[in-house]
Amino acid sequence: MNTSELNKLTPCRIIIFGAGSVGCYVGARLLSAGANVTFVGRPRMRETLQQHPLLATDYQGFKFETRLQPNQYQTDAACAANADLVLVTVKSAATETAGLQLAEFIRPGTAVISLQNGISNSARLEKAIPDAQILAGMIAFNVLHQHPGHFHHGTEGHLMATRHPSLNSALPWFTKAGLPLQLRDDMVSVMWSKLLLNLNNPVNALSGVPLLEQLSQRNYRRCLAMAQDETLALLKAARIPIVKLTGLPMPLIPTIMRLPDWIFARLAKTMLAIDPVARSSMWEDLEAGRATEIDWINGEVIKLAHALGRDAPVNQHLTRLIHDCEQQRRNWTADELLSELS
Ligand SMILES: NC(=O)C1=CN([C@@H]2O[C@H](COP(=O)(O)OP(=O)(O)OC[C@H]3O[C@@H](n4cnc5c(N)ncnc54)[C@H](OP(=O)(O)O)[C@@H]3O)[C@@H](O)[C@H]2O)C=CC1
Ligand SMILES: CC(C)(CO)C(=O)C(=O)O
Repeated sequence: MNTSELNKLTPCRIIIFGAGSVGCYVGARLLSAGANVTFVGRPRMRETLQQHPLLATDYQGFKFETRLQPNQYQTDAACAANADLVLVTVKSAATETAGLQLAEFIRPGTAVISLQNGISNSARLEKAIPDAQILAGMIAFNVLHQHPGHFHHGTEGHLMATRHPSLNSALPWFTKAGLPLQLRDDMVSVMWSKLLLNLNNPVNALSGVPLLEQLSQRNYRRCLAMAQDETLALLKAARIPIVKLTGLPMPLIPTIMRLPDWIFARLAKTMLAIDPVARSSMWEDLEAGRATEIDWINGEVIKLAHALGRDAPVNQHLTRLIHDCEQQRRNWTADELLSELS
């Protein structure tokens, strides 16, 4: 897109529904491009953003800081009545409630992208808001709420959504924001491929250490590889193709995970950009004492296994460990976790 095209952007009112880590980061990037963005979220996040500037940074040196006007952060869905595009960024357990709140106000045909992990969120939104144009989306990178009001994008990866004409006016804003929205016709494959990466979320959350430190330990990677192997076999049986989302070739990921640390470190250097502070969103949930998304991540693998008349023992085991941790926090060393799952 050249400068004169960027100067002629069609106005587009964008609502971020569920403005936490992902929502505040994506919204801040869009604001940096001059887009019309309203955040909807909890009173405590509004207070944080009244006391602190909204700051978005990324691992490649991007930095944007702004002070939100009081009306730019709302705590109910009424502003969705004027939206041209809604980005839903609540955790999976909150999807139905978010959908029902939006359904009260949203105009028929409004584009709504589920920018969430898991497989079923867009279908669940469709049930709650049948009049809207619900589109599956994907955020393939990590965002950490690092300090009050400061949201940091710590790993490589893109934003993606189902190709649809209702996104035409919004697309250039994402491009201008430096966060292009990749349009795809294969979002089922994209979502399952992202889920293969998210199988690291419980391993990371159980480890209690940042992603880079966790992934640098072979026995944690072996735990992840076990969950991924089980999932890849089920996806093959269900004839769901997977697609490449990072520098790593997806079908080889479990093999790469099992490599000795020194070879993995060399390969990862060129294929996997992660900064030292990044952590999984599941770790953030455990840390905050919230229910995690385990039932919408590993739980989807268990559902797929059952639909095929099979079992998914590794994913089932990880799910149980995370539910135990939701009740009582505990950190697992790499050796402990590997022997527990083996
Ligand atoms: N963080 C990350 O690095 C990544 C996250 N994702 C996915 O993106 C999605 C969002 O994750 P993340 O941003 O980390 O989640 P957060 O919990 O940080 O943000 C969601 C926010 O929405 C709020 N919320 C929930 N329901 C409502 C509601 N009805 N009205 C207003 N606010 C509401 C939550 O408040 P409360 O907690 O009080 O309910 C919370 O503040 C998840 O599916 C996650 O898996 C994907 C890639 C990376
Ligand atoms: C980007 C990634 C995989 C980081 O773990 C994520 O999706 C998450 O934290 O939920």
